[in-house]
Amino acid sequence: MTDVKQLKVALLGAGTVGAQVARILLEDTTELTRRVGAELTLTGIAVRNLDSQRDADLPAELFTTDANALITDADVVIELIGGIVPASEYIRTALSSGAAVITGNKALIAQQGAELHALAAENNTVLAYEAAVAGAIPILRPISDSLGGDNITKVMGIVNGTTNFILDKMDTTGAAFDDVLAEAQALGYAEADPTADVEGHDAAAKAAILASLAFHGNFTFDEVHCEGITKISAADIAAAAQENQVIKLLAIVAKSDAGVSMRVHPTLISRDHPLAAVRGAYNAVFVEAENAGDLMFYGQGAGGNPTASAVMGDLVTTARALVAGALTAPVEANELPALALDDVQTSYAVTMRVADQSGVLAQISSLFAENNVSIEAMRQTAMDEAEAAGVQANGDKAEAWLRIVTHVGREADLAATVEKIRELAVVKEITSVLRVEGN
Ligand SMILES: NC(=O)C1=CN([C@@H]2O[C@H](COP(=O)(O)OP(=O)(O)OC[C@H]3O[C@@H](n4cnc5c(N)ncnc54)[C@H](O)[C@@H]3O)[C@@H](O)[C@H]2O)C=CC1
Ligand SMILES: N[C@@H](CC=O)C(=O)O
Ligand code: NA
Repeated sequence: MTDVKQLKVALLGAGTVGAQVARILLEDTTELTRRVGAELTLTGIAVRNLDSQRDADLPAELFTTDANALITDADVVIELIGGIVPASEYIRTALSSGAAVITGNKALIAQQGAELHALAAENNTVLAYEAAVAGAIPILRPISDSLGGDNITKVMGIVNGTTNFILDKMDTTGAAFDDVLAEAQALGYAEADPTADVEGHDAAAKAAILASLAFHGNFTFDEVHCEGITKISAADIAAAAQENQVIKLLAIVAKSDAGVSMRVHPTLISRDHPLAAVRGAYNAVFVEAENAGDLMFYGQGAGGNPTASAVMGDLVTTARALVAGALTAPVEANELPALALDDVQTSYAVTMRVADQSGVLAQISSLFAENNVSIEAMRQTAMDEAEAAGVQANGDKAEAWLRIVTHVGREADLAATVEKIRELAVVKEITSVLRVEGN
């Protein structure tokens, strides 16, 4: 190739993902040059500590602690340090100077995405973040581009590898929560602060990004209803198994005439549902579109190499656009409101310890009816039988274990029903309330 243009690439961060991006850039330079039509030159890697151990063997001379010097000289800045500060400042500096930005930082995009997109448009440059949602899975570009002419109505999926890894191991090996979390951290799946994973914040950030792109609006992390997996017990998992179900942390965003609902919570699904087969740190995302129908995307949702693949895809696409001088025009967002959780339609599985006496079921079922919630299934199990199945129980023969699954109803009605049941003297304890999908 003659007269090959050179594009200067600055990398911020050399952790789990950054180190693999640097490795691929250095190993595959010749092939990338051919694919892009320009030479991608890694000009430097900004880190906090020059002496830290890296996951890849990278030339020492590339490392610097002066991120700003790298940014101001770059055509493309890849931000992989994570967090809000200083990542936000670095990205703003880069976009303001006209550099394209690629990031995997869902926390930042879910908080400041609209402003950062506006800044990119003002400076006639690009902001890309395929790595931010579902790791290696190509999901953001398919939603924005391939389905850009369709009308997406719902996106639902497993978008956090760490929690799927934990729930899967708890289900299949009976391992304890803390041990499996430590394993997920060692494998590079978890966020720097794994609270973001287990409390559902990471999935909620991804839900806001998916909703913004699928429904052409501007939605933020704090508009997503978020429940994590920290309250899921071994007993919940055993109870689910008894019903041929598994518990998965799902992100569900849906559009109706009224607006957009966005939620993340542990969810019961049948073992026959395709999402039940998503194991380990794998992710899967279902998309429902008016004309395309149902689509499913599946792949590795976390880890250094899979996430680096998504970053490299953005880099190649961005570099090609820079070479062609053909950046995508900014899109005007619509004004769809974010809906309150109360208006969501879902179904519940409620499990409780109740007095084993006559009239109990009648009292409980009448509360469901009064609150406009229809019962789909009800199962009462003697305490010793429940205990034998690994389900939470206390062995008290005067009590029974009761599980009620409802038909789909309004979240506010379901929640009100549960509160009323809690007040009944015959109900000793509500041991879990889980939403159910795909019944
Ligand atoms: N690990 C994964 O599976 C995935 C991570 N991501 C996202 O990619 C980003 C990076 O994630 P990881 O590589 O896993 O994190 P990491 O914690 O392994 O790496 C971040 C690196 O950035 C460095 N750093 C932090 N502040 C810095 C600063 N001010 N200047 C220079 N370096 C700084 C840290 O020392 C660390 O080495 C995050 O936004 C994360 O949410 C996205 C998808 C998957
Ligand atoms: N911590 C995240 C990493 C990828 O986004 C996860 O576990 O999915
Ligand atoms: Na992705």
